[in-house]
Amino acid sequence: MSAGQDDFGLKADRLGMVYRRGAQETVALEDCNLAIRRGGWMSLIGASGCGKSTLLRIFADIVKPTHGEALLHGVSPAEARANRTFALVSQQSTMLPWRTIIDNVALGLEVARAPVSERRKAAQEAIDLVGLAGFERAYPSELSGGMRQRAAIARALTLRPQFLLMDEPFGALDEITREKLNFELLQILKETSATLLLVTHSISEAIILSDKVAVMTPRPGRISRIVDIDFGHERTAEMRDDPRFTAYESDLRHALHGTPDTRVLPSQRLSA
Ligand SMILES: Nc1ncnc2c1ncn2[C@@H]1O[C@H](COP(=O)(O)OP(=O)(O)OP(=O)(O)O)[C@@H](O)[C@H]1O
Repeated sequence: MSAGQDDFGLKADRLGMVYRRGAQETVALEDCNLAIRRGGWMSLIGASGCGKSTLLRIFADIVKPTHGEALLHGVSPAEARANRTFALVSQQSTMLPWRTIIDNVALGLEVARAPVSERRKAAQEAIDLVGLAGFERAYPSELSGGMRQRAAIARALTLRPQFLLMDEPFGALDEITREKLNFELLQILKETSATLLLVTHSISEAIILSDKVAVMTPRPGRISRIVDIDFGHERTAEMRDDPRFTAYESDLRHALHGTPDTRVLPSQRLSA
């Protein structure tokens, strides 16, 4: 492996995915290329059904691509799964209703057969990190939707993942809770140095949480555009008031709807 290759956190090389059921074929992905550096944050956006979740599920070793290669730190998703280097959080992340929050958060380590003392310690640390201290003994039904999603993130964090693979993790939440969790997640990413691959339907969420936003075309899903989000990793809610934010939003909206954007971005103007 060359030194340059080693810098990649996640890499998709000419990925393709054809689902087959009987005689029916669905070409979900075609020739998708992506690269995220270690510790980088990338979002995937695109119309419903364009293959975002498929791409994420390939990295999570839930489905195998029919073409090309996906790599996490230079190894296959299957190997990365065996090494527990990534954690997956989705919109439907479930909590077992008969278990307390701390026991739910510790579940990932329990499945991984970690010793009880390690599970408790890691679960408490993760609960503190996501701001759920005081709710350890509560049951999932006693928490709000946003708190349950924080618990799901805490459960993922107990595995100390190098990669967080997130599929619409805040999709079911109201706008205010969602934005609050976006900034909490940024804090967690900074503290853990994890690499992020996020699927979202929200353009503003993609900008807040990414260094790069990959725009996908409708089926077959291809990467049509990658927009660099030039805000660094010190982000606050005020970033929304930055003129660049509005320019990125407009740029991404045009990329999604296929119309060329002829405006000049503020960053381009500055560097001109
Ligand atoms: N297990 C499967 N078997 C057959 N076809 C599938 C399967 N999973 C997904 N597909 C098809 O692959 C295409 C891409 O689906 P995928 O869920 O990846 O899209 P998506 O961009 O995540 O959609 P959404 O934004 O609506 O969640 C769709 O046409 C879908 O019907």
